[in-house]
Amino acid sequence: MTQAITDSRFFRQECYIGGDWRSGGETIDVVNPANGETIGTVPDFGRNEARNAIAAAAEAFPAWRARTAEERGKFCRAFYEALMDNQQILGEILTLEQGKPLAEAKGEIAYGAAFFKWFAEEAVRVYGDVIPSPWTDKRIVVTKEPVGVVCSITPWNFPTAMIARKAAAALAAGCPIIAKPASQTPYSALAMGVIAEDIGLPKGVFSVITGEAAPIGDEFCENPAVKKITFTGSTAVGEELASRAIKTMKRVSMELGGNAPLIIFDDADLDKAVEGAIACKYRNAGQTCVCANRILVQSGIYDAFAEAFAKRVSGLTVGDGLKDGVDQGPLIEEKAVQKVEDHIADALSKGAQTAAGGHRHQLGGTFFEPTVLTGVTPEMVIAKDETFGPVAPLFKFDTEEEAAHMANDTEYGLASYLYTNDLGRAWRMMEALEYGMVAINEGILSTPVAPFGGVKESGVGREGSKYGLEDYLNIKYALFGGLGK
Ligand SMILES: NC(=O)C1=CN([C@@H]2O[C@H](COP(=O)(O)OP(=O)(O)OC[C@H]3O[C@@H](n4cnc5c(N)ncnc54)[C@H](OP(=O)(O)O)[C@@H]3O)[C@@H](O)[C@H]2O)C=CC1
Ligand SMILES: O=C(O)CCCC(=O)O
Repeated sequence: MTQAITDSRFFRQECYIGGDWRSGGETIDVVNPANGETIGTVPDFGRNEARNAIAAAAEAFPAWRARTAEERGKFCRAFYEALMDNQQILGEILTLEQGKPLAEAKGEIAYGAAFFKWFAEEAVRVYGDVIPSPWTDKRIVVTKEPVGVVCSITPWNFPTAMIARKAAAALAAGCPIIAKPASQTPYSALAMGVIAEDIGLPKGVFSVITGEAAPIGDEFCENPAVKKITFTGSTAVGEELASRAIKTMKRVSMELGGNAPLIIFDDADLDKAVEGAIACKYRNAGQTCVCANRILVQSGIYDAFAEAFAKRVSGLTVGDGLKDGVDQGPLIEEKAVQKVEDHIADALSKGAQTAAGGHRHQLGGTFFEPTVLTGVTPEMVIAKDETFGPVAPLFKFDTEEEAAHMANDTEYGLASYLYTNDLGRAWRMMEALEYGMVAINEGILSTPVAPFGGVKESGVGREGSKYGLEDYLNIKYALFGGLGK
């Protein structure tokens, strides 16, 4: 099957810069996490090539912004259709390099495509304002303009969707964008370069550059032609990029780490809570910044939930994501498995128990058993650190106040979830949770039509929705004076 995927025209081992496919020099190996085999290589480009991509984007900007919003929307719509028309092969490329089950990978292609559809429709709704004037002979008008050249840096866990939700908004707003994907998963990004070429996006409007992160990031942050940096990834790298980008007052959007609580109250529907927790925790093997990192369960339902949840988790099938019937693929790399093992060992040494899994999977490599830990307490490392793996730690609480306190006891503030049938409690908790997103009686909250983003050290900015477009626009205030006769 691998051969058929790598023979596809969407599988490119060159970069798409300024409308040309470029290669040469050193290369980076890309590995299939399901078997450790090298899939292929991509260019190990650096500052020079990043500078070329930025120059091409800057050259393309005036004509791109000058197009009507409807024209730019048509390109976004064409991007959406091309992604959906090729969902199967794009999903296969994604699974091959990232590991997630093919059904999830195809779901990600549809999710990413939906951002292009949404922003195709939003492009024509970038309204300004007329502000009532305090003067009889002057008028105040507010218009919105594209910020300019955008550089994006994205992680390996959602190789298509993370680029899509940045690129769709940028293109709709009138900004050219350069995508630097994670080195572990460049092929999904390069496939988007093939689509950009197929749909006839003007040269330089959408480029993809692969290579060593630090020099490319340096050029993105320091080049004065770049007006915005948009990043999804670890908090450490995000903070570093933001602090450097601000030196030239670039706009930044930072979608960083999370430590999501999923809170289950005594009055919750047990079956729905179990299903929601499975979807929330084990999607992409727990390698998602909005995955439940801590499951807080009220004491009256704790044992019943733990038993039903552990039983369901034990039934999940682990394997190569390209095989049928697989629920959970491998972790991205050995370092990720070690982090999972460290979190489990620390919890067990401090009194937690294993209710399901707990070990490397018999398949070897980076496969890990879907795991449930009970008796977990706030002193354990897993309570503070993002595990980014298939481990569900179950904490116990008694009161609503205690749940809110435990949930907020973290420097992160991205996603949070709660299960209750008490409407008053749902509303009080929604207000009490210091998070950018709260899902009530649902385990998945992502959609292009809603604002995705965090507070505290989970970042700044929003992606998707009408708010996501604002992040790519500057406000201009115009005062029209001299109107008196
Ligand atoms: N919010 C989220 O969705 C994500 C959170 N994480 C969290 O981060 C942890 C580590 O994951 P990891 O993949 O290492 O995340 P990183 O933040 O290191 O990587 C994300 C992206 O940033 C790039 N990058 C890394 N260092 C620099 C730099 N100095 N300058 C510019 N770009 C840089 C990477 O490129 P390259 O691949 O070439 O190194 C990649 O494209 C995870 O365990 C998880 O906790 C990780 C991924 C996504
Ligand atoms: O940053 C991430 O981990 C990706 C979130 C996926 C989503 O949009 O739900």
